Amino acid sequence: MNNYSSPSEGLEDHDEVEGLGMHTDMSCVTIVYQDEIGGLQVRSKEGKWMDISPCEGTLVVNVGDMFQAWSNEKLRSSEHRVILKQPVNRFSLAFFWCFEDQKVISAPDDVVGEGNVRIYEPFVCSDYLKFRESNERGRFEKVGFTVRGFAGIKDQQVIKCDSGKGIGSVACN
Ligand SMILES: O=C(O)CCC(=O)C(=O)O
Ligand SMILES: [Fe+2]
Repeated sequence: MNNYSSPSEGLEDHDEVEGLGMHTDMSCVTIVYQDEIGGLQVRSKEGKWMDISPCEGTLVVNVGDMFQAWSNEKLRSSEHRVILKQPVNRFSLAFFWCFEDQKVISAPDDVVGEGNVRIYEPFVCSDYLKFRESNERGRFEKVGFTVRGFAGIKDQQVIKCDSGKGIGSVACN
């Protein structure tokens, strides 16, 4: 349960306060209930913040880092934050579903797909949680503390495909 206390009284119209900074969830999947105050935002691939408006009887389902790795990035861990715009308390409830601690996350060959590059080394779930939780920055700051930073196969280069059909990724060696 998250309780965001009311931002200061002097809040003017259109003022915004960050209740929870941009982050991705470490989980596989997160299910979020937010009250009617709203404020949850998700960042598009292009970097645009979009409101997830509260809707009665509706829950938000977030893809987390573990699912991103397991799906070999077929699914993207959502970058999200909470913005407070009104001088009132806000409540939310987040359920983080993870694999068991000792489970190894490794995208199945069928998920990676023939001819595609495997983006992540297999890793133990609890090791990733420790990596993120072992310091304050790892919990809510992305730079250097993403699942890519933890388990991404390092010796990959992004190259332009010869066919000119777009950007492809190849593993060196
Ligand atoms: O309060 C919310 O709506 C979202 C909370 C959240 O993103 C989190 O606890 O990881
Ligand atoms: Fe979150």
